[in-house]
Amino acid sequence: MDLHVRYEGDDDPKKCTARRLAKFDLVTLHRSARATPRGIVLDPYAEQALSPADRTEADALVALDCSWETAEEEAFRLSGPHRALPFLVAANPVNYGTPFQLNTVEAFAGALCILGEREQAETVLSKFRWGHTFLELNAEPLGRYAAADDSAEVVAIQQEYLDAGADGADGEDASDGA
Ligand SMILES: C[S@@+](CC[C@H](N)C(=O)[O-])C[C@H]1O[C@@H](n2cnc3c(N)ncnc32)[C@H](O)[C@@H]1O
Repeated sequence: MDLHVRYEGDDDPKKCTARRLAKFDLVTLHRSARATPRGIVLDPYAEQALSPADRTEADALVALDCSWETAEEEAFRLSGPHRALPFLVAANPVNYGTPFQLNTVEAFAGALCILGEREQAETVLSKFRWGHTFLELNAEPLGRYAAADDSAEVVAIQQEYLDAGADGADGEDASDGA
């Protein structure tokens, strides 16, 4: 699957995962929205969650590489169906353990796994020291999302993880108070 990045260039270039992927010819960077080809846009603000049913939507994935500070809804004006990634946890050293807030390579890898392109996910992650940790941390949800039929099923699976997290937090409160 082709991987495209609308590259904003407002993040630390040394830590930018999209630039590193481009160095290995694994993604193509584009400096404007107009120059960015149509594809499934990985957009945390999208109403619909990515699911295996999106395989027929496009043969390209598009991410917006920018700082999280500038990653506002308007910044995602890119052509193609917009999809949010379901509950997955970041494994990179900057945001380790944070759900939903993935960096660009993690977002591509998560999407590729859900769309049945596991080998390509492993290839992009292999360029990062901590890359394999992303697949280890998210092994169970990624397997379940990839086996789902559609977005509604993905959202139902995601809800189980969110509920389990909320129960865990309640549990901690109770023991703190004991
Ligand atoms: C905000 S940028 C941050 C990039 C980071 N500076 C890097 O070096 O990789 C991460 C991009 O990954 C995609 N992404 C991250 N989390 C996502 C989610 N939960 N749903 C959809 N796309 C997501 C979006 O395209 C988002 O703009």
